[in-house]
Amino acid sequence: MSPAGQILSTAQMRGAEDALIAAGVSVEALMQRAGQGAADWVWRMAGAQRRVTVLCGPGNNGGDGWIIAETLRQRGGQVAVVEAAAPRSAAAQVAKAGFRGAVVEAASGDVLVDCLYGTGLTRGLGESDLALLHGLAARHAYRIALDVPSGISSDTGAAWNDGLPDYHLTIALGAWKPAHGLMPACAAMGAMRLVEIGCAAVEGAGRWIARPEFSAPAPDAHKYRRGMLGVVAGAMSGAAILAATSAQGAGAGYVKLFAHTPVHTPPDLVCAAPDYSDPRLSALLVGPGLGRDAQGFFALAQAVEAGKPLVLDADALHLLTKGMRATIATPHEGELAAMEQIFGSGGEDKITRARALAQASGMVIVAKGPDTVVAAPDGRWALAPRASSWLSTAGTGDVLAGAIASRLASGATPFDAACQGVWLHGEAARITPAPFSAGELVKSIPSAYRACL
Ligand SMILES: NC(=O)C1=CN([C@@H]2O[C@H](COP(=O)(O)OP(=O)(O)OC[C@H]3O[C@@H](n4cnc5c(N)ncnc54)[C@H](O)[C@@H]3O)[C@@H](O)[C@H]2O)[C@@H](O)CC1
Ligand SMILES: [K+]
Repeated sequence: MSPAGQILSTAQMRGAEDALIAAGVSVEALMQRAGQGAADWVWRMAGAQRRVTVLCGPGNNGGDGWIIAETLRQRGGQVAVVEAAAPRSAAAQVAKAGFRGAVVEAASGDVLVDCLYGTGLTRGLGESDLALLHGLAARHAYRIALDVPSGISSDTGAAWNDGLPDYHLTIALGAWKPAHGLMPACAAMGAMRLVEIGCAAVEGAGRWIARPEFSAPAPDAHKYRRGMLGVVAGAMSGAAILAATSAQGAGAGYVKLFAHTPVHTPPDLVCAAPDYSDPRLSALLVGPGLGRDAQGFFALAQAVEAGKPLVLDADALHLLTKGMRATIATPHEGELAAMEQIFGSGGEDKITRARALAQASGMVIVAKGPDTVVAAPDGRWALAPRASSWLSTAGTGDVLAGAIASRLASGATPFDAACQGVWLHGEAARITPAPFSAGELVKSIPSAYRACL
């Protein structure tokens, strides 16, 4: 895996930095790389015309701040530092000693660079830190967070304090951190940029879900070879039809709706009574519109019994029992909690929860929401890039489940199928004019797919 897309916990980041130091790079040199790289981004925003205030805290995040300030000053920028606390580490002290500009008590200006705390924050900001941060945030129209906004947990994305400022830009240093993709932290980060400092790929790191690469069907392709997906319809067939339509656009060659009572479907969607004996059937999706009654449970049990690669969503996740085997599950928050009850897993943050549930259930877990996490039973995990908030409308989960099931039917491995489906869904939302309904969103799935060819 390329180190560029990796997402590192605080402990992994320290390990990556230690490896660089062991290879002969000094802490001061690393801080110079981080600070100067970040200064480039600040300079793009501020140039020589806009007044920049850098808020420096006691740790190495503050150390980076001193370097940013000096770099801007040397380029002719208007910059002042507010020193919240004296630097504690030797590297940060060296960085401060190198600053030749003005240190002020309080400042107003155009751009605030928040270097109060980074990944080293272990508890909430104290009263004076909080007052300083709030005051400066209010007096600067444009706010930049260095590495992570001060006051949030880098590993979990939780806010240690209420009412923290929001930012227009966040500059990640060395690697992305879980908070860059987790709520509530990521919602207040604005645009996000990464400054590389030379970290190598770290084993066990997460990654961002990136655009998949698909190819056109082989010249001798036929519908079955491209993957045949069965979507099980239940009490509310509209949801299953939506999922099936999504699946048709996401690559499967043949999508069939399985319903116990005939359902009116679009002309290109075949509806048949459930029959899972066809060996050409490469995957099944059950859950959207299934209902949570005995009939729903029967349909779920039948689908599980078929022994095919199986995607579970919505009602199926409430009806699930511990012994049932499936390949991928796509729970939203409420369904995630229900599954945790069933499998006895849990955790502090969404990544930990998804990974624990994946391990306990043996399924790839797509913990969906504004911060979607995909986790595999073997420990791999990935975060979705921030998706459109217009997705918060009924039926979009059916579109997601259909896209994931389609990729699974097409032959992708479960983890890849989940990531590919998440990407297609996010891209479809990006290109669909907002506000949109799930019916409008699903029409963009083929265009999203085209972007991967
Ligand atoms: N270690 C390295 O080699 C590099 C570190 N970098 C920077 O270093 C940062 C991490 O540095 P640190 O580990 O020093 O962490 P911070 O800069 O976040 O500062 C942590 C310091 O604040 C104290 N502290 C923690 N929570 C506090 C609270 N609520 N109130 C008051 N004090 C509190 C800690 O005891 C520690 O002294 C990264 O975010 C990044 O900006 C970069 O310069 C790249 C290189
Ligand atoms: K910060």
